[in-house]
Amino acid sequence: MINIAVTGAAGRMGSGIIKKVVEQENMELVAAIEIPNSPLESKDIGEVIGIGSIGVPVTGAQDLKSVLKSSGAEVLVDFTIASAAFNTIRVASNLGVNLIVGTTGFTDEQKKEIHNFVNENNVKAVLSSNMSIGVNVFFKALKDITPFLYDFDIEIIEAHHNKKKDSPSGTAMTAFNVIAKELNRSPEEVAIYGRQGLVGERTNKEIGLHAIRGGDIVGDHTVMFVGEGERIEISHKAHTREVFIAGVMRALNFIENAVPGKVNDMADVLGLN
Ligand SMILES: NC(=O)C1=CN([C@@H]2O[C@H](COP(=O)(O)OP(=O)(O)OC[C@H]3O[C@@H](n4cnc5c(N)ncnc54)[C@H](OP(=O)(O)O)[C@@H]3O)[C@@H](O)[C@H]2O)C=CC1
Ligand SMILES: O=C(O)C1=N[C@H](C(=O)O)C[C@H](O)C1
Repeated sequence: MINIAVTGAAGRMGSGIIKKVVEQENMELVAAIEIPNSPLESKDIGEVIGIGSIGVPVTGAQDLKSVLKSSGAEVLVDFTIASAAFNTIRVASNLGVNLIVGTTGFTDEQKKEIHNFVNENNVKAVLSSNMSIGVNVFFKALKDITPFLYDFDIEIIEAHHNKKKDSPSGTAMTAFNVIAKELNRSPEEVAIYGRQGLVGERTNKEIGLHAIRGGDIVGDHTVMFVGEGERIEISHKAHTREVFIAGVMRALNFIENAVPGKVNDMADVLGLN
């Protein structure tokens, strides 16, 4: 049995993950954590997310440390917001709780620190900007084709729902980093976040990132490789959050046998590396 705590329990991803966890024979939800001093505190999380009482009350994140300890949580699943998740990850890893993190928007500095927390505390971890199988194959396809297209102009376009807070998406940033690495280009030097005004001609080395927000788009990502007289477009479109939730379930089943102290990504979980 895997004892699971979920932060962001009432959110779009957190609630979907809880609905799936409670259906699994080898998993038990032991804690449902929301923002500090949440108005949902003490309510049954099952009632909050519309599946009826499941006997797990919502806890406010001000009690994160004590609830992780008292609930016997072995794995924490975090889909919240980077500013909050960073502290959550620090607290959980210090307590020896394993981690599955899908939250996006971490700075490079925060990502380095997260690797240190995992390493120093020897916990097991999966961190990925996108848990879907399709997107992780999309990353692999980008890695494979980019070296052949080194002199094409490369632009990354993502589209998401109007409630998304971070931009560009974590998936767009991962795609960008995969491409920049394959081309030996320094990410800080080549990233162009949108264009406005008299920006001049496009340089050959730059990589554009563009974010669209609207309605209920679950998550679309396209990379355009544009040459003279032709172009290649590689796209992934998520139709439902179930694809991310299915990836989280794969990660939960993977984590028990993961190498302690290492931050795995979904390519490790899916055997794509
Ligand atoms: N890796 C992947 O495959 C995917 C990643 N994501 C990422 O996951 C994150 C969440 O997305 P989504 O579920 O749509 O967002 P939501 O806003 O629906 O959910 C986030 C939840 O976290 C709560 N929260 C905020 N701070 C804390 C805290 N300190 N402790 C506990 N809970 C907290 C929020 O409360 P409140 O609303 O009151 O602030 C909210 O209920 C984003 O970063 C998104 O980019 C999303 C989909 C897939
Ligand atoms: O906020 C979302 O919704 C999503 N966030 C992730 C990201 O930032 O890449 C993954 C997915 O695209 C949905």
